[in-house]
This record gives sequence, C-alpha cells and structure tokens, in this order.
Amino acid sequence: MTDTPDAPDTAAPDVRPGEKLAAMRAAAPLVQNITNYVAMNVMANALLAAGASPAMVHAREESADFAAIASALTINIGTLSPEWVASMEAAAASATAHGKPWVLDPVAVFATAYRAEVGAQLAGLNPSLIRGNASEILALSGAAAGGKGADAGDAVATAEAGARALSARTGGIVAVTGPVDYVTDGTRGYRIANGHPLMPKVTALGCSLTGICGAFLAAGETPLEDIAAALAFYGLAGERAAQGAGGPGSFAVAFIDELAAVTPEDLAAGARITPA
Ligand SMILES: Nc1ncnc2c1ncn2[C@@H]1O[C@H](COP(=O)(O)OP(=O)(O)O)[C@@H](O)[C@H]1O
Ligand SMILES: Cc1ncsc1CCOP(=O)(O)O
Ligand SMILES: [Mg+2]
Repeated sequence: MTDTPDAPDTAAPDVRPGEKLAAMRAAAPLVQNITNYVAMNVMANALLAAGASPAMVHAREESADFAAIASALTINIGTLSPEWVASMEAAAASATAHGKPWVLDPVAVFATAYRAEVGAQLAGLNPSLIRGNASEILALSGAAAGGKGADAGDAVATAEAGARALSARTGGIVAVTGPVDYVTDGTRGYRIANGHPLMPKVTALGCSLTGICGAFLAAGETPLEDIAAALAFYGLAGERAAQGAGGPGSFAVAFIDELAAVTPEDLAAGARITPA
C-alpha cells in the first residue's frame, strides 16, 4: 500500500487518476480552444473550475501564434465556417510543429458533406486525441452513423472497433463517450463507467470535456492513461452534481462546482476504469 491518492488495488492500477488530476491542477495549463459559439462560455467555465486556464482564440491572424504559446489546443467543428477552418488548420499545424498536444472534437461530423470533409481533413493532421460521441466516431471511421445533430444515436460499443481503426490511421488516441466511455491507442484501451444521464441533457458538456482532455494531455506523460483519468474525473463530477439536482438547469450549476470540488483522493476512490 502507498499513501498516494491512488491505491494500487484499482481495476486499472496503471492509470493513477488521482495523481493525474493533481498534476493537471499543479500545471494549470493554458488551453487554447477554437470552439463553437454554443460552447464558448460553458467550456471556459469548466476549464477554470477544473483548474486549467482557458483561452478562446480563433482568428486566422493569431491562431497559429497562440498555439505556439499554449500548452494544448482543442478544435471543435460545432459551428463551422470557411474562415474558421483555415484558422483551425493553421493552429493544428502550429501545435504539431511546437510539440503541443491538440484535440479534435468532430461535432455532428455525420450530418453534412461539409462537416464530413472538414472533419476528415482535420483528422488527417495528426490530432493527439479525437474525442466524440459514438455517432461521431463511427462516421469519422467511415461507418454509417445514426446521430441527430450534436446528439449521439449509437451505442459506444458499436464504435469501439472504428475507434481502434481511426487511432491506427491518425496515430493518436481516440475516445468515444456515452454511458460508458471507451478510449484507445489502437492497441490498448480502457472503459470508464463514471457519468450520469443528466450530462447529455446540458449542451456543450461534451465540448467542455474535450477541453478538459486537452488540459490532462498538457500536464501528462502517458496520453492513453491521461485521457482515461480525464474521463473518470469528468464523469465523477457529473455523478456528484446529480445528487440533489432538480433537473438539467440546477445540474449544470452543480457540475461546475463539482469540477472544482473533486479532489485527487475523491477521484482515486471514485474512478471506475477497467482495461478493455
Ligand atoms: N447516458 C449517460 N450516462 C452517463 N454519462 C453520460 C451519458 N451520456 C453521456 N455521458 C457523459 O457525458 C459526457 C459528454 O459525453 P457525450 O454526451 O457523449 O458528448 P457529446 O455531448 O459530445 O455528445 C461524458 O463524460 C460522458 O461520459
Ligand atoms: C447544440 C450545438 N449546435 C452546434 S454546436 C452545439 C453544441 C454541442 O455540444 P455537445 O457536443 O457538447 O453536446
Ligand atoms: Mg459533442
């Protein structure tokens, strides 16, 4: 036994989620987000509450320069336009050139030809992580998807093989979120059983999770385990926020509070991560 936040008798002892949360908070990483209009405020508050430092920076004139000074970059295609796509590509190239992790959130990539084209283009720029719901990961992997706009219509289990294939193709980690999350590096993987059904009832909580994943990658050294820890942390905050919430509105407020309140010790005790 040790007196560190992570007891060695968890189902996935290599992840050590409590230590990873502590490392993220100690680093308080600057995370640049090129995100959608819906998510901007929620995502920034989620990152601040969790202990990171968010900056929403999307102008073509500065996105690459900012990526060079940020500790991580996230790119979200939720409210696309051609000017933003140019900015996204420049920022992704800059992050890669400067050795900074970057995360792609392919919101509703299955919905239109434009989204499919931009999603594939960005996925081809070697994202460190792609984080999406099951329908988004299915579509990006080349399979048929049954989502409805930003909402998933497929089970996480149906997207696991596609996630592994996508990971092999991009060289990065792929995370599929839903009732039980799945994350893979193409070979190894974890399932994370934390979370609450109220989470998909509040807009932009998936987008905000993408930002949290960027923060954990910035502070971490083992990307697959960093993301397993980030997913468990986020889901545990959701479970705790749901206790006493009257519905999606009060849940949303309590969720931000819980992102700040969950301690490394809480996460070590409450993470439900198993190798997959
Ligand atoms: N039915 C559910 N039960 C528990 N947690 C869920 C459920 N659906 C989504 N989540 C959680 O909500 C968060 C956002 O995931 P998701 O809803 O899949 O993203 P998106 O909003 O991009 O579709 C994740 O932490 C995920 O684990
Ligand atoms: C509703 C909506 N429409 C375009 S982007 C967006 C937000 C999607 O957020 P999330 O994927 O986190 O549910
Ligand atoms: Mg989403």
